[in-house]
Amino acid sequence: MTAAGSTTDTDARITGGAPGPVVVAIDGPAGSGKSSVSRAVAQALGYAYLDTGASYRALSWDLLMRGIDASVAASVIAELGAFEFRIGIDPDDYYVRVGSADVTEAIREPRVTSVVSLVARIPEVRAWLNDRFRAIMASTPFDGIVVEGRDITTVVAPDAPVRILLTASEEARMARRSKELTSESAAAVGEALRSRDKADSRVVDFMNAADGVTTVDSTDLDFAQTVAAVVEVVHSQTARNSHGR
Ligand SMILES: Nc1ncnc2c1ncn2[C@@H]1O[C@H](COP(=O)(O)OP(=O)(O)O)[C@@H](O)[C@H]1O
Ligand SMILES: Nc1ccn([C@@H]2O[C@H](COP(=O)(O)OP(=O)(O)O)[C@@H](O)[C@H]2O)c(=O)n1
Repeated sequence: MTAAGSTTDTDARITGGAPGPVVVAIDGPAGSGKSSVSRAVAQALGYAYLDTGASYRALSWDLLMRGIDASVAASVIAELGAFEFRIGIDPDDYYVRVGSADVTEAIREPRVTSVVSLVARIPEVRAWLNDRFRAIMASTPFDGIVVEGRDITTVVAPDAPVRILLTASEEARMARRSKELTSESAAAVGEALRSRDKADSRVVDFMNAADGVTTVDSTDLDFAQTVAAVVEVVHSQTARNSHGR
C-alpha cells in the first residue's frame, strides 16, 4: 500500500461500523505460542492469519543476502523501496517470499533471528510495515483475520474488537523453543530468546497487557487447551461487542 487514503479506509474497517473483517490482535514474547496458536485459531474460526514477525524476518533475510549492515538505520531505510515481500494469509497455505525466493524456512534460521531486533527498532521500518499490515487486514476476503506480533494490540490495531496478550513463563517458552531448534544447545536458545525479548521490549511493551487487552497465560496449558482458550476469548469478546452496539 502506498496511498495515505488506503490507510484511512483500513482504519474505518478496523474500528468497526463499516463492514470489514473481524480483527483478532495477539501480542506476546518470543516462544509464547503466538504463531502456532494464532494459525490454529484462524483455522478453527475460518479466518485469515497474519504473521507480522515474518515480515521483519523477511526484511532481515533480504539485508543479509545483499550484505547490508542492519545496524545502520539509513542503509536499512534506503533498502525498503527495493524490498518486495509476499506473505500467505490463508492459514492452510502459509508462505513467505522475497522477490522470487521462497524464504518460509530460511527466515527462521538463527542468523536471521540474531539481526531482526536491529531492524525492528527503526521507526521508519515499523511505519512502512504497519502500512502494509493494515492494507492486508482491510483487503482480506476472509470474515476475520488473526494478526500476531508485538505491537498489534497497541499500535497496528488498537481498536480491534478482540485483543489478547499471549504469555507463558520464561522457562516454558525456552523449553518450547529448544525442542524446535535441536541443532542448538538449550542454553544458547535460552540466551538468544532472553536477549531478543530484552532488545524488543525497549521498542514496544509486549510483556504487560494494555488497557482492554485480555491475557491468556499458556504456561500450564497444552497446545490444544491454549487454542481453545483463545477461541473462547474471541467468542466472548465478539458477542459482547455485538450486544453493545
Ligand atoms: N501451550 C503450548 N504448550 C506446548 N507447546 C506449545 C504451546 N503453545 C505453543 N507451543 C509450541 O511452542 C513452540 C513455539 O511456539 P511459536 O508459535 O513459534 O511461538 P511464538 O510465535 O510466540 O514465538 C512451537 O513449537 C509450538 O508448537
Ligand atoms: N509486530 C512485530 C512483530 C515482530 N517484531 C520483530 O520481529 C522479530 C521476529 O518476530 P517473530 O514473531 O517471528 O518472533 P518469534 O517470537 O516467533 O520468535 C521480533 O523479535 C521483533 O524484533 C516486531 O518488532 N513487531
